[in-house]
Amino acid sequence: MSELLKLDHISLAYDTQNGVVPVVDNLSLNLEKGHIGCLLGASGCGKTTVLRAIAGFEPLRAGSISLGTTVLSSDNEQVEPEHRNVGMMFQDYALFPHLSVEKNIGFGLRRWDRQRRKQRVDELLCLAGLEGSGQRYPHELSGGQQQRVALARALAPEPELLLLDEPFSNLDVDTRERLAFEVRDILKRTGHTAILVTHNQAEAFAIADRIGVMRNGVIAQWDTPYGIHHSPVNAFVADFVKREALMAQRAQAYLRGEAS
Ligand SMILES: Nc1ncnc2c1ncn2[C@@H]1O[C@H](COP(=O)(O)OP(=O)(O)OP(=O)(O)O)[C@@H](O)[C@H]1O
Repeated sequence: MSELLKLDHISLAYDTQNGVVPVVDNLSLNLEKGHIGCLLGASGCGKTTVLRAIAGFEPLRAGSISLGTTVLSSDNEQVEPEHRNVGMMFQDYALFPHLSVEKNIGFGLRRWDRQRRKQRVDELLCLAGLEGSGQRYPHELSGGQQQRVALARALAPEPELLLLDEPFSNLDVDTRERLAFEVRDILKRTGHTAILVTHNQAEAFAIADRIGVMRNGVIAQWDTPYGIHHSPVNAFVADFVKREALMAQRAQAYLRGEAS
């Protein structure tokens, strides 16, 4: 497989009333075509800022971002978000409430001819397990179904890269885990490349081929889930993995009424 997304020593910062606040420092990663990468880390470590930079909403202070052979962002290049061929899916679904499922999915295909658009929408309804739901409205669907509509809408124009920002965090725990596996299955079946950000380790391990454990704007380790789990590169990654596993165990025990 070949490399699709390349973040090469990128730095990001925000201009605030108190001056420039650095957020991401000298971060690099490579993601192969067809792979799902995940940025995993505590709130505020800079995950969403990296995603926004890939989408073209944040300028780089240093480094470059390329997709295939195209440089998207660098010192002298800044491709507009709408020309990046990148799809996005957010935690709040962002579906249009007044449009049917079919129209939501076909929203980005308005320039396609009617027959091709209908064919693509039908294909996506089927892929997302929503056959027969095309005429329904978002409020008539469960959270998990709404999120599958959002995924279908993001995939409709066949983006080269899909960005998922905490896509499951508004769902209950069971739906969240099931949907993470379903989304992985859909992306693998269609061969899409994606980057997901989350602070939830179970989600990251359920969906990703590569995980980047982040801390204070830096990737501490970019590796396979197996590598992160079995060969953490430093004490921070080891503690992070252990702490989350311990918290999950405690939560399970609490739910079973075994702990206070
Ligand atoms: N528009 C902004 N202006 C100034 N600072 C910002 C802005 N957006 C984010 N930040 C700061 O940048 C840092 C990184 O934010 P970011 O949203 O990337 O973190 P995150 O890891 O995605 O967190 P979360 O999991 O809570 O979404 C935080 O300290 C945040 O307060």
